[in-house]
Amino acid sequence: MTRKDPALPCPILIVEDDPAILELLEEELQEAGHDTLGVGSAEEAIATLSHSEVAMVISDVRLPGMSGMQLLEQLRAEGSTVGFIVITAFGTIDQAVEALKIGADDFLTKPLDLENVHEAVYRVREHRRLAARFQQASPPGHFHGIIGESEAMQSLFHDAARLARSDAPILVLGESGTGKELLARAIHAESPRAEGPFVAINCASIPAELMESEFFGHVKGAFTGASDARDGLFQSARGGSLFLDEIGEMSPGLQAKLLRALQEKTVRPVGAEREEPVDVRIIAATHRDLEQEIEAGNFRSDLFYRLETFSLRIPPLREREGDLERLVTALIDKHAGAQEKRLARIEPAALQALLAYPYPGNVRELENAIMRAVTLAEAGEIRHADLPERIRGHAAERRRDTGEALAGQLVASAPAQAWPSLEDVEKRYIRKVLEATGGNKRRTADILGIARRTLYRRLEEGEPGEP
Ligand SMILES: Nc1ncnc2c1ncn2[C@@H]1O[C@H](COP(=O)(O)OP(=O)(O)OP(=O)(O)O)[C@@H](O)[C@H]1O
Repeated sequence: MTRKDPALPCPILIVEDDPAILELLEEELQEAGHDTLGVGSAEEAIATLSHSEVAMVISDVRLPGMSGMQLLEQLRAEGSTVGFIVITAFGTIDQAVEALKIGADDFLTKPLDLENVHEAVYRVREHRRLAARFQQASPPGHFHGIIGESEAMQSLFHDAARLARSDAPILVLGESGTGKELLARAIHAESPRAEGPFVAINCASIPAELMESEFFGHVKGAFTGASDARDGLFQSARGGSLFLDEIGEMSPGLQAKLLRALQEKTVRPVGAEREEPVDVRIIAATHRDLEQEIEAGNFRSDLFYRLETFSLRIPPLREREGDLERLVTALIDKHAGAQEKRLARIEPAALQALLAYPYPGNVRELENAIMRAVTLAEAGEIRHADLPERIRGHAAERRRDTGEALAGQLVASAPAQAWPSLEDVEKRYIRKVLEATGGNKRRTADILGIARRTLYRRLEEGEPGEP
């Protein structure tokens, strides 16, 4: 079979002491359009690598002198991330596992199956391409650590920066996990109050009876147990910003007092005779629809209109065209860094599943999935199996839905006695996916979840309806 992979930009270095195998590999890869460099020992490989750039290394394990494993170990110890395929003797699976553990990208067993050689070169090339993308994931298009290059996020950053300069209260709206607290912190950091404190409180977490004193403080003896005067959140945030998360959960009584604090810029601690001035900027947030809460009698309309004048809505992740890929790479970097793990690769199937999922829990759900995958990752690679079941399951379900829809169409358009056989449906489905991928057999096989060899076999078996 002739291979149509585009040639690699640099040669593939082959380390093999058996001249016949070396020649066979060189010939086969050159025929596929790649440049090759052949050497007979690990020592020669090291010399070659010191002056030439190579696309990847394919090395036998058993070599005269230094072994292929030692070569791999030395390269990884020096921090090299060059793609590495080891060739082990047939039946030495332990050796292959060992090689993957110390940083090999793939392995081949002898006697060599040339089809497998091409598959491995392709896989390693894909790994490298994704790894390179990781490394480029530096943070353009972010606002105080909030990642977002989409038009929607860029325009949000622009508005947030403008509003930050004023001292007006701000209302941040958005579904849970979209980054409302992150945006509140960014506004504070961008504002003239940046040097002052940023105090964050979740209104849903304070029991109703304690809310007033938590917010405004109390004087000594204000109630049983108030043995000393105590500052509230407003006093603690003096000169800075007070972030009120889940403002929709605030009791109506306290809403009235908050409105007064916003209008008069004064608060009255519990038990105090007089109001005292406070210098605080309020940033409130909610995932609720406050207008609905007003209708239901749970939220004061006067407070809503006061806050709503300067509101910012964070779009859900599924509406941020193009941000997901950047978030995936940046969050992998963040958690790999925090866990001191060196990750150079992500399995293509894992990346596909991460990019296909709709994230009802927004960035928080994505971040939790990535944190888990980074924790589970071994040998420098995030694997499909490291992702949560619902993310893996979603991609599989999408494939099944497309298949079922097609099978449904085939059945609906035929009288019962002419219903297609299962084999027929399968053949037509394969053709359909092949058409949809523009004839790309590799992508077709990936989508169908079968090996390329199986795909070739099925295609050779003929057209649907043919015997
Ligand atoms: N655009 C982003 N870039 C990087 N990290 C983000 C982004 N958006 C959210 N995150 C991360 O996602 C997590 C959730 O963010 P945050 O707590 O700000 O969301 P929220 O909208 O306030 O959630 P909730 O409504 O549940 O309180 C945090 O770990 C945050 O760092």
